[in-house]
Amino acid sequence: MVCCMIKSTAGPRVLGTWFSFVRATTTRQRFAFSASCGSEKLETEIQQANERYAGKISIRRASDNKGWGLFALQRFQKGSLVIRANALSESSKQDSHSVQTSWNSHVTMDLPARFINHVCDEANVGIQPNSLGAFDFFALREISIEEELTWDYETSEYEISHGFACACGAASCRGELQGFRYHGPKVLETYGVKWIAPFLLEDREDNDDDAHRLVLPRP
Ligand SMILES: C[S@@+](CC[C@H](N)C(=O)[O-])C[C@H]1O[C@@H](n2cnc3c(N)ncnc32)[C@H](O)[C@@H]1O
Repeated sequence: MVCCMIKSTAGPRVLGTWFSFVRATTTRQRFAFSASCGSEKLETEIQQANERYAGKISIRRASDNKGWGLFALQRFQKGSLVIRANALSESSKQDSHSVQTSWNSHVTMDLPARFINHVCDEANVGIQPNSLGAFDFFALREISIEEELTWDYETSEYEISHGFACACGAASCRGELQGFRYHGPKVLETYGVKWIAPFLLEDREDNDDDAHRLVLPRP
């Protein structure tokens, strides 16, 4: 009806412009709608994780533009289990929020674990593989109330393809994260074999990676 009226009072050029406007507006609305659905889904996931870990851990905005981070709401003693993560999905490809669990698998963990930020030194949580296809996170030392939970990503990632400029602020900050392949000796020295993803301590199946063999601990 609107189109008919336009057609009768305006030429085909005006009609074309009208259709382009309608198409663009619809596309914009569709995009805005799906973006808001995505953020709503995340907000719900954050809220549910905060409820599950009420009194223990809180997901909040971290400092220095690091995005979300996890903060302790209670004291954790050295050696205690802080988070048991679940694998939500698995892929042969890495992304900014995946964690490497074997030479060929990168897992997306559930919240809150997925939001633990990285530090290059003195991480307060360390990983152990668990039966859920992800990792358990244990306190490497006593963690105080309000302290941010931090983990060293190079204890699980062999080669980091989505590197970021690290803002951990440690005196020995490695700058751009690259992975265990490049910083293995330093990471091993800092945390010890117990806190390194086990597959990183095994020889590679394809057996052609001398760089990796050099960082393997000697028996
Ligand atoms: C697994 S996510 C951690 C959660 C993330 N902060 C978020 O808001 O989604 C990893 C991403 O967090 C950010 N990040 C984690 N640790 C960081 C650090 N030490 N310095 C700067 N950015 C960091 C980087 O953008 C990185 O790609």
